[in-house]
Amino acid sequence: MSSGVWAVIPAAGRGRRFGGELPKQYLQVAGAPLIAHALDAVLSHPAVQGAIVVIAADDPHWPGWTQRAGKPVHACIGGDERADSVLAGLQGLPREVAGDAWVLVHDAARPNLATGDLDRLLATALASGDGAILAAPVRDTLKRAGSDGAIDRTEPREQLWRALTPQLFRRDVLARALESAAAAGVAVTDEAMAIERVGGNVRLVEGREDNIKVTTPADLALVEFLLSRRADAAGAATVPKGQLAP
Ligand SMILES: Nc1ccn([C@@H]2O[C@H](COP(=O)(O)OP(=O)(O)OP(=O)(O)O)[C@@H](O)[C@H]2O)c(=O)n1
Ligand SMILES: C[C@](O)(CO)[C@H](O)COP(=O)(O)O
Repeated sequence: MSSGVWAVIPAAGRGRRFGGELPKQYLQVAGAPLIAHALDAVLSHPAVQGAIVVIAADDPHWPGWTQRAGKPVHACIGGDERADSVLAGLQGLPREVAGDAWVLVHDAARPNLATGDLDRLLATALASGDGAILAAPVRDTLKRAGSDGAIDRTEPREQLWRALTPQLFRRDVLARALESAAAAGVAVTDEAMAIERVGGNVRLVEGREDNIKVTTPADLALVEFLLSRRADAAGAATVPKGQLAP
């Protein structure tokens, strides 16, 4: 029976808000497609045993990876909505992955996940037994728009957080919650919403604000900078002391 954590990587989106022909998860940034950065960020963690990538039925761009970072990579077909794709990924995990195994869901469009954040997410869930998500406290003042496009009112921002990914839950608990939401016709935009809906407890783990989801072209320049800086830092770290990087 598999005891490690498995990753479900939803990557079946069309990138409509981003635009362009190539789905954003395949855009090359800092020498690799966004999906590769996201996949490697989770697979490089010692607690993560493997991943299943959820792709669109007609996706001609999927490279067909069967392993990365020395770990198994599976693939399956997603659905019309992100929640459908996540459920397909849970159902497509290898048979040996137990029903009570911890599974993390991480967007292919979030390439800049920090190892330390993943460490703390895993530690929080394993210590509490509850599901947990990375999230960032809201730092801006929030306005609710009126029907005329002007400000209707300012929303109190205390206790408000922006949900990020990964989101970590036990496989069967999450699958049942997603199936319940779908059966009720409730559109859930993240895994935690499905769990909340059925009364589950979900811990908030503060994550880095630079764990951004590439959604529009404006996000790309920032992600390019972040990933290039990360690659430089990794390169510098592998140069023996006293020598200059090539
Ligand atoms: N039916 C879907 C929709 C989205 N996703 C994935 O969920 C993640 C977050 O979704 P989002 O940023 O909304 O991506 P898209 O749906 O591609 O973007 P858009 O809504 O602009 O089309 C992405 O990695 C995307 O590939 C998915 O697996 N299946
Ligand atoms: C899951 C998520 O990334 C958490 O913020 C977000 O809900 C995805 O939303 P999207 O519209 O599917 O990108």
